[in-house]
Amino acid sequence: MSSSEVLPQGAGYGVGLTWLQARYTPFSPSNSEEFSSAYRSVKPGLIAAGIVSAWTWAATLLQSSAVAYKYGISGPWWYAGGATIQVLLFAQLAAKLKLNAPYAHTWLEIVYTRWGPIAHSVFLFFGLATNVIVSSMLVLGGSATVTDLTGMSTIAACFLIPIGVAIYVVAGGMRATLLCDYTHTTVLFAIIFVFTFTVYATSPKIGSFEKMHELLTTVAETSPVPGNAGGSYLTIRSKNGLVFGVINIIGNFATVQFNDQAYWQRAIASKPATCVKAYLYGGLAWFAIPFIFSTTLGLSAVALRNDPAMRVLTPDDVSAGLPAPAAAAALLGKSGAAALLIVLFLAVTSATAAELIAVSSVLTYDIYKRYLNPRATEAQIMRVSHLMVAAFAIFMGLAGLVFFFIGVSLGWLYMGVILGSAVVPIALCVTWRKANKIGCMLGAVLGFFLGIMSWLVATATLNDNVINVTTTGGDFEMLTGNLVSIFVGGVVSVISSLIWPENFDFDITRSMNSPHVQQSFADETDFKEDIKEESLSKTPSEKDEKDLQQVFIEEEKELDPVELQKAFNFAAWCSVILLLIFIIIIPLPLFFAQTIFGVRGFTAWVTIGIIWAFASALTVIILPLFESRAALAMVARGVLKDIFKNGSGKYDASPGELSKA
Ligand SMILES: NC(N)=O
Repeated sequence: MSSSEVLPQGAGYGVGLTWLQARYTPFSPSNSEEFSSAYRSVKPGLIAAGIVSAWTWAATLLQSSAVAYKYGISGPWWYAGGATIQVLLFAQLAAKLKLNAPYAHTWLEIVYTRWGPIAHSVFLFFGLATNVIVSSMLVLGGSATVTDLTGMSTIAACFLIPIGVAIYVVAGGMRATLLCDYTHTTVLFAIIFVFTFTVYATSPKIGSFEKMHELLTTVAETSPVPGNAGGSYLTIRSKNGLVFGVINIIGNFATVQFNDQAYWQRAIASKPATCVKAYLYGGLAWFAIPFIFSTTLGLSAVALRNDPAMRVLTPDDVSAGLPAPAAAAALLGKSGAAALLIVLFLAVTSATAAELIAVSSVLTYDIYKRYLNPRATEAQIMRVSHLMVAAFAIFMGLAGLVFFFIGVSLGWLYMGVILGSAVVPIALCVTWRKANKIGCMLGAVLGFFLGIMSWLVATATLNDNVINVTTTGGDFEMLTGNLVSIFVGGVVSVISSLIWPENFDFDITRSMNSPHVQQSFADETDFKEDIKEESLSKTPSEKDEKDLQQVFIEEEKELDPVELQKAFNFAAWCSVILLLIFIIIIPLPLFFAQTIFGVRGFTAWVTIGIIWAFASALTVIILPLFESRAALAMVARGVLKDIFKNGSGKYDASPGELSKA
């Protein structure tokens, strides 16, 4: 984006896609269920693209390359593997969500319905704190990159990114967000492939696996990597790489996923029958992004260290994530820098959209509707949802700005210390009938305070009692706080639930927000008046109703508890097996064997990464197109009809079309 552009391009095509969708398909974002949960009808390819997009941050590209630069080939593995397992494990939560609370709008609604207002308030704190921290990190990373590469003022970038994104989120809601995720992910993969093929096939500076191997070996001879086997960049035997791996795994568990409505929202928007598949596809596809990106640009930054076009990187530059931009510019000049700016920008805008709609849902359903206006009408909910997207966009800009002026780094904002204690209690609330309310609340609160205490004690102990932004951001200091926080939260909640088990049957969470229950309730109360008013103000109400009926029938079919329990079992097995593969079976034997890759080993390692990236691209680019062929045909038919007879293409389908789309 040039500094002269006023809003990100996403705002433009996001609004365009929304218009197409509203005109030519049954999905109009003027309904709150469509706005926040896309009628829970999205197929697995598009959900996987949405997961990939929401989980790809500026840090995913910049920090993964920084650890490749510091530790060699182990850095990309630990970065990618250490943050993939959470997505895979989330498949279990997604299955339980569909089983135990299929009509939830937010995970916090489940907490309220199961445990009441005090527990709801406690976990609301953790949920919103997660959104604020992730959003600040996104704005901070995104604006720093835009400033670095275009010269645009950081203050302007801090506000323009979230506000531009807010426009398409308000216009199109959850489905538009997923469609923009899809387009962003497509371009992201295309640019990653350009870098990969430049480095390993065409660049006169590197251009082959052999040359990369040779350059990395030469650099290691003069500046060996401390703690790596033979000082080499070409080994998984890296002590600091392993320490980073542990920090990354704990940090990613603790920081997001389980606490972040953005990931629950993708499960909510998913078709029940395919939600587990979507998370497994999404996790496996995401792995390829940081892995191949940093194995390409992070290692290139090392290999080109003696290249005159390569900027000299200070330790501060490395922790700011600059190895990737420096390598891109050294390899491809201005166009490399521009391509890198584009991928970062796309990553940040998609993840920002995910956070905006997530926070809007939490504020609308868990604060406004829950406490301020329990009898809110459809129109009021829509208004508040829109308003909350806009308000949070401005808040995000302000938060990014505050952290920018305080001078905290992306790494510091990986605040597992504050958020980690809620991870296990949240998972237990949604999945385990025995989970004890007081124990889970106590675990979260106690873990929070003990986590912060141990973080500060570790900082003081390791830094001669100096506690400031720099010392608190140290790896071991953070790791101590993260471990204590997640461990205390987990142990207190599990042990108390085993000693004082609840016997919760999930009946009330299962019927929560159910369209059937709401309908009968409405018949008995003066909600009827609200509904009547709304339907009078809406136009094609009969067709809408038929469409909705069709969706409900389809949905009921997919909510068969036996099938959903089977999906959960499948998710549990797959995620645990994949977790073992990612963090034990592949890396640990290579670590203990102290293997240093020769040319053939390195070639095989990177080639497998490239094949993986292709498979990922097929999953999140081609699969959604294939799955949506009926909807795409519907849009194409509508457009053609409109061309030949203006106004004749507008969607007006018989019931049944909706489920096909
Ligand atoms: N999404 C992450 N952890 O890069």
